[in-house]
Amino acid sequence: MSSTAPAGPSTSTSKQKTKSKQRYLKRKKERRKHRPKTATGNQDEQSDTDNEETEKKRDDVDDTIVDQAVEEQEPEHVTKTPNRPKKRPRLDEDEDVEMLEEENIEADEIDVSQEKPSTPEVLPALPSFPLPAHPNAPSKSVLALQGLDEALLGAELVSPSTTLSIPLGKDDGGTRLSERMRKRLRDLGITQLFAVQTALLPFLIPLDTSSQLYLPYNPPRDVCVSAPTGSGKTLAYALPIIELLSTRVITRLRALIVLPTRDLVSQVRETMEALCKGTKLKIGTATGQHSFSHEQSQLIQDQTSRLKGGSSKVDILICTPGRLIDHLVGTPNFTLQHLRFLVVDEADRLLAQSFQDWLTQVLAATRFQPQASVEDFPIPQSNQESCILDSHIPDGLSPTFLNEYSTIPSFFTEKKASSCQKLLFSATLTRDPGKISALELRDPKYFLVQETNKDRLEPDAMNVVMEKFSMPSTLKEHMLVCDSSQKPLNFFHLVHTYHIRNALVFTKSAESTIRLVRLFEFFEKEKSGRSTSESLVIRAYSSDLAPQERKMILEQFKNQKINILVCSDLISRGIDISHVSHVVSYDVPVDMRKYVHRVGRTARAGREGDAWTLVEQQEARYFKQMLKDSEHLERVKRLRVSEKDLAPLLPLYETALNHLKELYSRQN
Ligand SMILES: Nc1ncnc2c1ncn2[C@@H]1O[C@H](COP(=O)(O)OP(=O)(O)OP(=O)(O)O)[C@@H](O)[C@H]1O
Repeated sequence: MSSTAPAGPSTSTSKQKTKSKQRYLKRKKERRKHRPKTATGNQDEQSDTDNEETEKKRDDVDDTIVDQAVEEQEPEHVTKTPNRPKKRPRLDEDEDVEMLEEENIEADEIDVSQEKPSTPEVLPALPSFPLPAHPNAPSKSVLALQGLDEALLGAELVSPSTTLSIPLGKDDGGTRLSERMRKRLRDLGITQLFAVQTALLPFLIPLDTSSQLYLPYNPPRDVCVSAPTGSGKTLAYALPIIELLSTRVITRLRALIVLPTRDLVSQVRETMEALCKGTKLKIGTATGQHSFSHEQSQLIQDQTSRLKGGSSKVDILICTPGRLIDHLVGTPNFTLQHLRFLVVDEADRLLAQSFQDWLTQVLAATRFQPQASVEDFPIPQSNQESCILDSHIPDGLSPTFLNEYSTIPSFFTEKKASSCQKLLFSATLTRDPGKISALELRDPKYFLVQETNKDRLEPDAMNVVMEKFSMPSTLKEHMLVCDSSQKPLNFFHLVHTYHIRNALVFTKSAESTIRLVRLFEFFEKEKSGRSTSESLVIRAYSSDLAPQERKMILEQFKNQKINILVCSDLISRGIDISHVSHVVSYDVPVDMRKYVHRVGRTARAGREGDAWTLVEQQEARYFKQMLKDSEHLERVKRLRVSEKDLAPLLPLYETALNHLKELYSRQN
């Protein structure tokens, strides 16, 4: 080491016993001298020694602290400026306080010794308390779980790849399906159960299906199901309903299936009818498509008497909520007291629909209401003369209601629960605890069809809670970001490059639908005029069309007489058209739920399918964020189309645009 090397702490210690330190030691000595002695006598001698030793040790520590502090504060070469507050190096909390005391003493003393009254007094630095900090915010997932139904956390997870083969013969192969039903399914080309069905059938169909229609002492648990689009949810409820109701003797309204649109009602009716073939079960619908009196005559057997137990021509009613309320309020002998099943399909959509507070009314109708009198039900004018006023006869009451009518008090009269089992289904099940609680679910059991992520610590229900919806594995998703003025051209390019023949195209409004259809028709006309290729058939499907016209267009699309069907979100939910190979979101969907249902019109029942979203440049950020929030961004691949790709179609497109402009200017 050279002599110029800085002196280490051990060598400099003695030098650093500066004036202030000496003063400190002196004061400390005095403090010790004046400290009162508390301990007395022999016994206390030891403790005195102890005290002294402890005191000594403390002083040694004090000395070290002071030494260190002095060392840090008063390096040899720095002249001390007494009144300037210094930036102190960080010490332990105790050291910090001690040092401050020392600093104050020193400052006072030096001030006096220097006697410079003209110097403005600078207050010593305040103790540096830690800055206020926010408490650790709860994670998004913790927040999402708050107030959530416990049942959702204990949901049963079903892997989407689970299947169960449907055997013929005596052995049901664990499907719980009767021989008749298994044969029927085979006839319809269904040879195995899909994941959601493998879970639901054993839960809903008991081993012995007899005497399962009334369960007043052992009421069934309600069920909530979240499963991807096209995964077979309809059969998951249709099969148990038919199997259980097939044992009935008298026709009563025992199953009510509520759906959001007329189109879905007809679709589910078709499925139900196909499965009920060979049973005595009768199916009815109520959608408002026919006159009210026509519907009444289809649903009610006896409209002339007032029957407390009601009268029904159908075992299963499939309906929209609006028309259901109409019948509940205005159809004599229409009762829900015998319900064994209440299905709410597309549950999140229906629960968001507050039409006439339909859910509260339906739930109330399944329970006994003492104030409700059959006289409240109007008897149609035409039937009034022949009407028999037999309101005292508790005819055909359900056992639960019969109990309430009993006039003989008995110790043995037990309260009977309603046997109605609620079944909720959706590909985007609601996470809203408020909405779920409105359903008054009884000990609900959740089934979630989704892949397990073993790396995740969060509960499986988290996907539902955080709206991370499960998608069909056979679906390929793409997005194409383009300039808004080039969007139609990009769409035409995709249609012709990928030879699309069966596509559903979603737009944001009926007006947008019509404009796109017209432009495409002009484009196709130009194209076929210049080449030998056959032009594609494109049609609009909107709520503006009459019901009959809509039905016809849907049929033509199903029969592939129409290649491209353009619509708004009217048929984005539930519609099942197996051959749809492509779904195009011509306008971006407004939220993730809409996206899930739109793209779910393809890649159904294990088939392959493609979904494209055309995104205008200014929408790209929003759209990507929406996908990111649902942890879905990486599944949507970017599709790139260059100017060069579009160039061959550009002249046709420009001509088509001119035709459209002419058409609109003529109309205005
Ligand atoms: N086990 C099965 N084997 C073969 N096909 C089936 C089976 N179960 C259902 N399908 C068919 O799968 C298609 C989709 O079924 P379904 O309409 O019930 O789907 P979903 O889950 O209700 O879809 P979404 O959520 O879009 O309404 C239908 O064509 C149906 O006939």
